[in-house]
Amino acid sequence: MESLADRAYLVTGGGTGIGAATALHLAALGASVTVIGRREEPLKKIADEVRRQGGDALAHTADVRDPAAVEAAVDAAMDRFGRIDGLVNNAAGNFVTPAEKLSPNGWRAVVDIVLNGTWNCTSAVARRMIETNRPGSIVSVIATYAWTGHPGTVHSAAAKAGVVAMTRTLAVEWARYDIRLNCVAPGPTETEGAGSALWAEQEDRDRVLASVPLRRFAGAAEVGDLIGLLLSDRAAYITGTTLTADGGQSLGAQIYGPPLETNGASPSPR
Ligand SMILES: CCCCCCCCC/C=C/C(=O)SCCNC(=O)CCNC(=O)[C@H](O)C(C)(C)COP(=O)(O)OP(=O)(O)OC[C@H]1O[C@@H](n2cnc3c(N)ncnc32)[C@H](O)[C@@H]1OP(=O)(O)O
Ligand SMILES: NC(=O)C1=CN([C@@H]2O[C@H](COP(=O)(O)OP(=O)(O)OC[C@H]3O[C@@H](n4cnc5c(N)ncnc54)[C@H](OP(=O)(O)O)[C@@H]3O)[C@@H](O)[C@H]2O)C=CC1
Repeated sequence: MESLADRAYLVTGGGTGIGAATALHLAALGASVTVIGRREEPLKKIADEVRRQGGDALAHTADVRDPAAVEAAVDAAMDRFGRIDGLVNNAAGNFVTPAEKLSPNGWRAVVDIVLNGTWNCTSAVARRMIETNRPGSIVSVIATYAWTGHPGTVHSAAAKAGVVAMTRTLAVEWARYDIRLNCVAPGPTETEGAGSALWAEQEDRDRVLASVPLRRFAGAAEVGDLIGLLLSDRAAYITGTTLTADGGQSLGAQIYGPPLETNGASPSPR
């Protein structure tokens, strides 16, 4: 595993779930991390955990929907670590609702966090990279329904698709600054946020599991590991792409052969 010593990264939504796992993974590789989110408590918990493990972390509260708050968070990270090598756009909001019942404000809340929030953070960080003449890597966490679509999550699917288009556009536009942009598309991942927003009932969990050929949820740590890979120099020639890690979910269920229920896989995340 490559060392990321001396590097400094920002992770939005870094206090919980995939973001927290990513922050801890980056810190374990020697990087400094700034974790950003609305609630102070989970951010402080992760920053304390990083410090307990001998790393350095900054917890900064900001709503990614607010460009001024994002600017302040990026300035605080620059002041503290003197450089920014990468950003993980991980903050998101989501809930399942029939599209015809979605209110204008419900649409706005999710699209603002996922699409506008990603732009606010991406543009603020890239400007610092360009000003300081440093290469960088930006990874956005999306979902496979950005291209398959998914009934019940029209706001999130539309916003994540926008993030894919933003990533591809900027990968070309900012290649001259050696700034790489990629996406990671995890399948259903065992986190508290997704658990309560998307599969609160056992029946929903069973339905989600039945849609995944590998028959298990992803673990937040294994997604964090893939994000770390795209941030690192091992991925120095990868830009404008999406790395899918969904246990085969977006390929669809099989029709022929033995029933998938008997494929023997363990349902626990790795
Ligand atoms: C199973 C398949 C998986 C299978 C698919 C598997 C792949 C999953 C891929 C993606 C997974 C994820 O993103 S998981 C990430 C999950 N994490 C989170 O969602 C954490 C953050 N969430 C939030 O902050 C909130 O949930 C969110 C609503 C988005 C934003 O909060 P705010 O405080 O800004 O907004 P609020 O004021 O509470 O609400 C704004 C409006 O949204 C409406 N609203 C809020 N919750 C609502 C709900 N459940 N149903 C209808 N409408 C809702 C409110 O009524 C408001 O509209 P009005 O009443 O009209 O004013
Ligand atoms: N879990 C899954 O199955 C899948 C998840 N994903 C994606 O992975 C990412 C992480 O999701 P997951 O870890 O499951 O969920 P979580 O709910 O744990 O993470 C979401 C994080 O975003 C933060 N956040 C939400 N809104 C804002 C905001 N306006 N400003 C700043 N921070 C905000 C939250 O903190 P706070 O509330 O304190 O602000 C929270 O830490 C998301 O992009 C999600 O769409 C993709 C596919 C599958």
